[in-house]
Amino acid sequence: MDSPMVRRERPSLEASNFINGILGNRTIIDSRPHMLERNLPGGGNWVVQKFGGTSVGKFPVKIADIVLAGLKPGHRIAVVCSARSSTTKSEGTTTRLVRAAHNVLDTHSGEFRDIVQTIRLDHLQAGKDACSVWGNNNNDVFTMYSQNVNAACQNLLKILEAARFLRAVTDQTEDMVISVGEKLSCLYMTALLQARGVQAVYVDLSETITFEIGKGLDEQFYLRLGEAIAERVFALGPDIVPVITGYFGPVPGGLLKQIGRGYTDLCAALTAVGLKARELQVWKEVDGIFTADPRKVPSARLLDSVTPSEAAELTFYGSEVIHPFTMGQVIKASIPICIKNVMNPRNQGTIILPDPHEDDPAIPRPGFFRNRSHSYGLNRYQKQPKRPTAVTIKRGITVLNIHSKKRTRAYGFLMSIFRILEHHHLSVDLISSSEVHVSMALHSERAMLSGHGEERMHIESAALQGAVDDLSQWGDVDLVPDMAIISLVGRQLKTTIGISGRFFSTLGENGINIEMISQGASEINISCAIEERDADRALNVVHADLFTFLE
Ligand SMILES: Nc1ncnc2c1ncn2[C@@H]1O[C@H](COP(=O)(O)OP(=O)(O)O)[C@@H](O)[C@H]1O
Ligand SMILES: N[C@@H](CC(=O)OP(=O)(O)O)C(=O)O
Repeated sequence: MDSPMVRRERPSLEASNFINGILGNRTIIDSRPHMLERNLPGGGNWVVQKFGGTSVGKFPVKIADIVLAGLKPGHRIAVVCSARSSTTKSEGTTTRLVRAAHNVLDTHSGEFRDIVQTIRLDHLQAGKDACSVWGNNNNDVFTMYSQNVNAACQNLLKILEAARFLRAVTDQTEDMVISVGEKLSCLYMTALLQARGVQAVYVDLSETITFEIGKGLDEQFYLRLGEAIAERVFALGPDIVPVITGYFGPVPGGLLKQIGRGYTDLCAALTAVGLKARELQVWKEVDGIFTADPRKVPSARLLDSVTPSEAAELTFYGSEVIHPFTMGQVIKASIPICIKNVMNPRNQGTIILPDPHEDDPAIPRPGFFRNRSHSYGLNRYQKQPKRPTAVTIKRGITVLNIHSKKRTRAYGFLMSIFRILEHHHLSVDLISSSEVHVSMALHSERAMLSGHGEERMHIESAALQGAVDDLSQWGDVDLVPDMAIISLVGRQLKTTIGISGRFFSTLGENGINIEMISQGASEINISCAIEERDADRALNVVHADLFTFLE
């Protein structure tokens, strides 16, 4: 990025405080010329609001209030929703759909039909409740909604029956099945907004990718997709609130495998870039990004802002606040991302913005040789309080150790190990190695995609067993299950001398055993593997010790 284009100030300025009350006292001042002279179809000045599945499931009325509050003259709102979850994501529509897709191959079970029926009735009931809240004038809205829900579920059953007949669930099939979650959710939110008098229009993106996908899901693909989404939205004309499916179409290799759960964040990001939005708002059930998971650490503090790389590290290592792929496109387009709480919309939330210091041309860029961690930061950052940004935990980790049998240099050692792990869909979260010994913290991607409970454990252990069998040719293999990764994340870590020592000694002093350590690959992350049963305690002691001591 050439220069920090967005800065935050208080008190607010009239011109830019675009949804007073909802945004609280945060003000986005955007000095880019194109921001002031927007000449986009439909009037421009867009804000993209993305709502997660549990928010749609639990707080639909609050969502409608938030959308309504954003609809001020000259401002446009685009809504992006993911599939409804009435309790938690692991019990939500997407998880059920993935289960249905896997179930069709089990010829002794017709569970997938029950799943479709449950999803259908669930959405019909939710729609009925929502429309009735605003009186009897909404019969037409509900009739149309229920017809659409029934048609979508009928189509879903056809896809699943066809897959059962063919005895194959391809990536394409899985994509088509999960797409129904976002379709139903957006039909629901469209009906609800219409019942509230909003000119909402349902926008199904499942057939938006009509262009050639050149070299896979690269920069070019995302840019073209963003433009295609924007074209669809602009075609709706002025004053319409598009309600866009967070599912954006089948992709080579399958959406879940290529992007993973949480893909609707990415869709919202692409929509924001395509529309040249002034802000992307990601609405959740938490006030923003905290110094630690607020549900586990009562003293955790809300962070005013984090950098895109901090947000990505935090998400990857367990604080699933925003999908890590979301940041790249949006930040490159200088669009701020704001994480906010549907239950507490007046709270200003957390804004994700690049660190202006990191964009300072006076700071030598790493280039081929990375700067020594402390070499430029100390003076420049002296005035900022020195502490990590957040501490996070990733559970469900297995540490795998391989002690090589070979006593000669084996150049292919690591390559072969990674190939075997890839074959078994095991991804490496941390690694530490010597020439003859490798320790890796792993989780099973396939198990993660497949939901929860026994099914997940079964897939996970099958993948691990397969990998251990294949790896045995390279050496003695042992597994340490039930582990967690605890990570300290922060842009200031690289300039805070002694922070690693403090992190590890805090764990040690509290009797928390460290199984393996990884530091250095990312300058803003120090991680280690500990026993999962110590996870909550570790979070709390690290938070208590490290988030105040250097102020
Ligand atoms: N550092 C963190 N800051 C905020 N939330 C965090 C953090 N670490 C973990 N979390 C958890 O991430 C979740 C994200 O919010 P939520 O809206 O509930 O998720 P989802 O959109 O997946 O349903 C919360 O349950 C929160 O407890
Ligand atoms: N519905 C999808 C996509 C998604 O983005 O979900 P959420 O926004 O609720 O994290 C999933 O469950 O993965």
